[in-house]
Amino acid sequence: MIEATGLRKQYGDFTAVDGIDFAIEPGEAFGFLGPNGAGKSTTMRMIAATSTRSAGDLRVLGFDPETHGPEVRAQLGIVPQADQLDEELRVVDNLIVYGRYFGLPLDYVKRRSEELLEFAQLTEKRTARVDGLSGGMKRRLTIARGLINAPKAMLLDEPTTGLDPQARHVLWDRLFRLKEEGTTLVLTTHYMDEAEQLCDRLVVIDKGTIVAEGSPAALIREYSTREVLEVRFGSARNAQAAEAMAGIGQRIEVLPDRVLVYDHDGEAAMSAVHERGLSPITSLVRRSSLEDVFLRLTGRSLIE
Ligand SMILES: Nc1ncnc2c1ncn2[C@@H]1O[C@H](COP(=O)(O)OP(=O)(O)OP(=O)(O)O)[C@@H](O)[C@H]1O
Repeated sequence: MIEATGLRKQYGDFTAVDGIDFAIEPGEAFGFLGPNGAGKSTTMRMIAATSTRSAGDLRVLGFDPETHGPEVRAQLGIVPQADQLDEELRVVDNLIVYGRYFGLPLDYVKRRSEELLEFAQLTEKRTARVDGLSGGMKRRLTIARGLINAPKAMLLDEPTTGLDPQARHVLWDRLFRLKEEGTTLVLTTHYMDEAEQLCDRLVVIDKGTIVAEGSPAALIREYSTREVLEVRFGSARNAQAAEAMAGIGQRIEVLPDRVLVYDHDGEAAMSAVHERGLSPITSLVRRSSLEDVFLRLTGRSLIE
């Protein structure tokens, strides 16, 4: 559905996207996971035919977005990072006006708008002004708006950034529904839990390059251990305690606020720490996550 080879974007001397390859299949939920500034939005803009590429090849639904922008845009649903809704219009009118931009017939747009309000759980708000909606409602309306043209693929740039946990869960549920209905989802995120919840497959992107690719479970299997022990000794003592823990587990990472011990059995690692006479202030055993994968691959945390 979307295929890139050697895709690159330069802004003057600065390379924002440095020759990346990826292929997104129909019906798949595909993610770009990476920290701020990794080049995710730039990649999305090139797919959405709103930004040109500096080199490489890109095909979206069989078209080159650079030469066939209107054809590409007609078949994509776009959910940009900032909502860009018409704040002064009523909720339902945001959908109708947007549908009319696509040149869709008014009858169709009106019917579709009601369906989409239902889907976005905004029917009760249909005549409310947008500026009175919560952040989560605005996001759901932006998603509904992106669906007005019954797109083959939805591009979602950081769909839940800035939302509270409850609003994020409501949004994930709606996106999951879309995925179940067969819509291809392409999303960027710097939240590992979002990537784990929604993506069938993802690429980990850092400084404009792809550093790993696979399903969340496969990435965790390949780049991390089953469990992680997190211990805190206080910021002044973490590094020293980590040295005293050398040899425990398969790998140790020292972060400013905690030490991570990677092992298939976190409880066993915890016992080993205590056997060395160390007493952490707090300790916790958890399953490995994509955050651990990112740390392993880049030496940095996803959210800094
Ligand atoms: N128009 C532009 N001119 C110059 N540099 C840009 C421009 N747009 C983006 N960049 C730079 O390119 C890099 C990648 O930006 P991009 O927005 O794609 O990152 P991102 O991974 O989406 O992060 P974010 O979550 O912050 O949007 C950043 O260093 C950014 O400052």
